[in-house]
Amino acid sequence: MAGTLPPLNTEPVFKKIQEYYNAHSQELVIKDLFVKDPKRFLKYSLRLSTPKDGEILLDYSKNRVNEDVWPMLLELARVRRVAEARDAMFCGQHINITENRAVLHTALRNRSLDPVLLDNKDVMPDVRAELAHMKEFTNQVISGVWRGCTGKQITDVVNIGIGGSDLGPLMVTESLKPYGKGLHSHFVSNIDGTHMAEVLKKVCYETTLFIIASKTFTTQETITNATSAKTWLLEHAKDEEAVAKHFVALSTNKEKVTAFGIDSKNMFGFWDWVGGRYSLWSAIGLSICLSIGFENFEQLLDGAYWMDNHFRSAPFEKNAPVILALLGVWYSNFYKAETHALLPYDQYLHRFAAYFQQGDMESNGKFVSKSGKPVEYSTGPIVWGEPGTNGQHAFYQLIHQGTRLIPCDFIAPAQTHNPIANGKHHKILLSNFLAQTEALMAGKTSDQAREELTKAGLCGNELENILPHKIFTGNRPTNSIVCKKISPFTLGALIALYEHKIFVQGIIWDINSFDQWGVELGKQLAKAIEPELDNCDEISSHDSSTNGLINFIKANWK
Ligand SMILES: O=P(O)(O)OC[C@H]1O[C@@](O)(CO)[C@@H](O)[C@@H]1O
Repeated sequence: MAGTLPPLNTEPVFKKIQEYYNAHSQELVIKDLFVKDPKRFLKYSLRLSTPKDGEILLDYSKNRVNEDVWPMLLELARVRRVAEARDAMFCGQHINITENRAVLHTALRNRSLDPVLLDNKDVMPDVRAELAHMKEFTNQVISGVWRGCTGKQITDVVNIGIGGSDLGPLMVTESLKPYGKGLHSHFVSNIDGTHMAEVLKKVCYETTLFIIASKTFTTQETITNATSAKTWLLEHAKDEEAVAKHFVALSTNKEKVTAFGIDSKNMFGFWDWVGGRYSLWSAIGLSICLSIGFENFEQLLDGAYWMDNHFRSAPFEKNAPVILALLGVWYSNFYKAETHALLPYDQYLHRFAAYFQQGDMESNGKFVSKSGKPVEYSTGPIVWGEPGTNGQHAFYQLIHQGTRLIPCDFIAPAQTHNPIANGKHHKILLSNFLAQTEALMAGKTSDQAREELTKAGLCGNELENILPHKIFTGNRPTNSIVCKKISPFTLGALIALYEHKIFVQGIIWDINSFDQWGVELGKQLAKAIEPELDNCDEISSHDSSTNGLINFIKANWK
């Protein structure tokens, strides 16, 4: 498939940036950049005013960029035709070229009356109809109008799905727990029977609603888990009619849903132009609605829509997704950073990094460009992270004093939902949030460490021996994102911010961010191995390692 862009590393502006990097990267010491320019924070930060949820601050001043390289990076976005690609996505062009599909998760949160045309047909009537169906059902369940097979109200919702049919609903439900309406949410994704077994221990069949979430409705883990849940229900209810009261499906595949035994009126649909990892805004978000209520789900959509408009209208130098994307390209393609850490200082956001592991790595973990040729430069980073302050006691040692450059995004709300101990906890949390980016930037020089050790009473060899271990090189880049509070709106905006960052990077790297062929080979080989585990016969059909593993497992079955 012909790509429309030349290889990234052949772009003249890329070469200019490379030359600048080669000549000056050692001079880009963030601490010194702040000394040189007292207005640095003002120049390299963005404050976005939301309609009702306060401002969102993006502080990107603690990065290794200056007035020489930053304009070249912005030029790179222009040269790679990011604006044109963005517009192509929003207006329904089939930009997912290997599946010949549009990418229109943004239509799911289009809160205007404007049409969104896909192949000359406005998709918005269907989108709105599905939202109305979700709203009606959500209100019926939460109000108790919807009853189980014995006439009891639903108290527990079990979302059965994996990947984009799990990670988004789980992350959002966890992040917005303070907005919960009282139903207990459970998520089963892993084929490991433990996942389902542990949830079934906690719920009662009479008051449990199972949501089978699967875009394709063919994912083996999900269908197997759904079948086990259905068997469990029927063992208790002893009546096929119970399925209609305790199972609903979220999918694009009506035929498979019906074949599973779910009535199509209990199906919430979406479309192939919604990527799995971009689907929480669709019917896949039903478990979110049942957790926080439909009005709060609409607030989530509003926040994402607001960020969409920012992304579509702001000039690149004031465009948050573009800024984050360019900084990521700068560290990936020039500093050769391999990973990117997402560090939310908010316990409710504990699944935020996990969500964007799929969002980013399944989108941009590609080695072939749109032209079909292997790329000659790095593409998607390894994304990871844990909430602060827990990460500080786990892996910050490496971030501060390791040999690798790890760009980090720190995220924090100014206000907590739980101001216990008169706000003391949140004050300590924020102190750490603020101190970490300062420490990573400033570091600690040998002289500073020496002074501290001397003050502590060390001298001579004792001091000289420990001194090298107490030095912090600093100059470790971070972004800080601060919002007033984690609300449905601000969370929606935050998620869309990162979705669009990922999109921009994919365009710059000229890769297709919207397919995921890389997940197929493992599934294929698992299908071949599965029947080999049906008996105790010795296996020799694979390489000696796989044969050895299979035969060891079989030998340890009893
Ligand atoms: O929603 P579904 O069709 O069950 O797919 C689940 C997940 O499986 C994949 O790995 C694709 O096979 C992810 O892209 C997707 O989110």
